[in-house]
Amino acid sequence: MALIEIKGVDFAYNGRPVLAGVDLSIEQGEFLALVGPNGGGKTTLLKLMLGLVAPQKGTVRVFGLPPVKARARIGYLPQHAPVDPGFPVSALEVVLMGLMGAGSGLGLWRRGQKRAALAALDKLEAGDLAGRSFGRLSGGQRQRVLIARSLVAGPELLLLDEPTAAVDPRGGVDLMNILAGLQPQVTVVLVTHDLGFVSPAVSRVACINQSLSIHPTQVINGSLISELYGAPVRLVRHDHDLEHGGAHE
Ligand SMILES: Nc1ncnc2c1ncn2[C@@H]1O[C@H](COP(=O)(O)OP(=O)(O)OP(=O)(O)O)[C@@H](O)[C@H]1O
Repeated sequence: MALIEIKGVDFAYNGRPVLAGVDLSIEQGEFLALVGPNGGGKTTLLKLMLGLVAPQKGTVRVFGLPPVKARARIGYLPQHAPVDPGFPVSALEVVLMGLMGAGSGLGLWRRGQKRAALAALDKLEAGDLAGRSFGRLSGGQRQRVLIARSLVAGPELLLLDEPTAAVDPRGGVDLMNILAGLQPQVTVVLVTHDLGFVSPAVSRVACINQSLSIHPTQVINGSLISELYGAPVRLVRHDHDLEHGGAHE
């Protein structure tokens, strides 16, 4: 059974179509990148996987369940993470927020919870940030802390909306490699605009512009990836048979 099974999904906001006829099957242990133009429906697809919105047509199953029932097993990094950098908390406390509801409140964390939060930061190679003030971290460092927060409760599935948005190119590549190291225990689906970061670490790429098409990573590797590096994702055309290597901008 696939970990995520999306079949024949149509979704519209107030009658305005966003996704049409989307089929997508994601296996346990995959690292899948969702790319596509602004407004193409990437965030909406993540929200369908979380059960934050429901399709008008078709079905979404996560771990064989309706998404709402699977939510406790999913870690999610929204596009605009709801942590105010002006709020005086340490990086460790931000990670601990990912355990809210699992025990005590801020300041009363059990030792095991702190250990889990430190381990999550370590996974992101950000253990040295634990005691630092979240508001004084760089965009890339904050992003690592927020990803650690989405990992701390031990999810089997991690959904990340533009995790490389505030990160410089070197940091982006490092982050992608760290995320690739989470498999096979954690299946990762991430939205990105940066095709340059869609490294060989990614197992498949799904392009979304209302409808969805899937490409094996090798199609955008090598010469094509350098051709696309830094170019807007909308330059990827689908009027060729990409499965057979016909992708050109
Ligand atoms: N809550 C909402 N109500 C109405 N329309 C919405 C809502 N959220 C998104 N939309 C619209 O749905 C379309 C798809 O949005 P979505 O955020 O899924 O795209 P995206 O591919 O993630 O875009 P981006 O790359 O800009 O983040 C857009 O046209 C957007 O304006």
